[in-house]
Amino acid sequence: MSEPLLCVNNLSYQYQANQPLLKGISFQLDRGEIFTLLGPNGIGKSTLLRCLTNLTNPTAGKITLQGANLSRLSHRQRAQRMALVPQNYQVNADLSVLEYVLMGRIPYHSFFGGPSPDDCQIAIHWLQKLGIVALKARPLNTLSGGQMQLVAITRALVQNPQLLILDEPMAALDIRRQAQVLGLIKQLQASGVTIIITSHLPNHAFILGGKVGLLMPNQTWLTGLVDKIATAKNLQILYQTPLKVFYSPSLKRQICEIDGLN
Ligand SMILES: Nc1ncnc2c1ncn2[C@@H]1O[C@H](COP(=O)(O)OP(=O)(O)OP(=O)(O)O)[C@@H](O)[C@H]1O
Repeated sequence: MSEPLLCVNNLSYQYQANQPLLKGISFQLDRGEIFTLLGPNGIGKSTLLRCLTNLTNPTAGKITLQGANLSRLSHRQRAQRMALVPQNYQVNADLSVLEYVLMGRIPYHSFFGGPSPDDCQIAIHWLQKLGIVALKARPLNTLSGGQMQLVAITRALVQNPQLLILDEPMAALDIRRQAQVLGLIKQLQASGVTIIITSHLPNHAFILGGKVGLLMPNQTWLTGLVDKIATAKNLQILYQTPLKVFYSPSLKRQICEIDGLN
């Protein structure tokens, strides 16, 4: 058996002493798997993603990427293997969209090198794929929230990651753009990219399939196949809200809806 792409073993994290936020997080992902991380506001989803990208050091536990200890890889090695689309971007307003997207190619540059014609081609390819190539000359600070979200996804894709980590990538997108990004995630999965995504919509997990991780109250961690773990009972405990989960024969998947508002 080949080793998993990502292995997270008994990870814990706390910002303040004696105030554990994440506890006992374990899961592993192979090439081409999708993992949706669900949990209420403030439970620690973004913090876990920061640990998975080495931006934050876990208080305990171990993360390996292709068998190598994540914290021992160089910044460049990590950036050639994984890309993060963060929830909040701090952007340099002087950059154009294309210049910003091209920054995703920096892990492949030689020490003094700038973007090559190949880098530009890769950037244009993904801008076209995301349907935003018309924005390429626009200064970043003139973009709408949804446009900026698509640009941030594009920048991560030009990094050509084996592991793509997306923190609420559809929070600012209209339903057509959500469908586009969900479709793109499935295409990337089919080409062998492993994807970790957070969302506030359990339906995104049902659409994407694969595995889920639920950051439950009291630092309880549940993980496994989406249809087994994202049950009405677990999701109601997760969100402390009456919910229904039912199978839609026409959509051929589970649906989650708020219950009791009629
Ligand atoms: N730098 C920090 N110092 C102290 N506490 C922090 C810091 N960053 C985040 N927190 C706290 O840690 C908790 C988890 O935050 P995090 O952003 O990981 O949650 P989240 O699940 O991603 O939330 P949301 O769904 O609202 O984006 C929150 O209570 C947050 O206030």
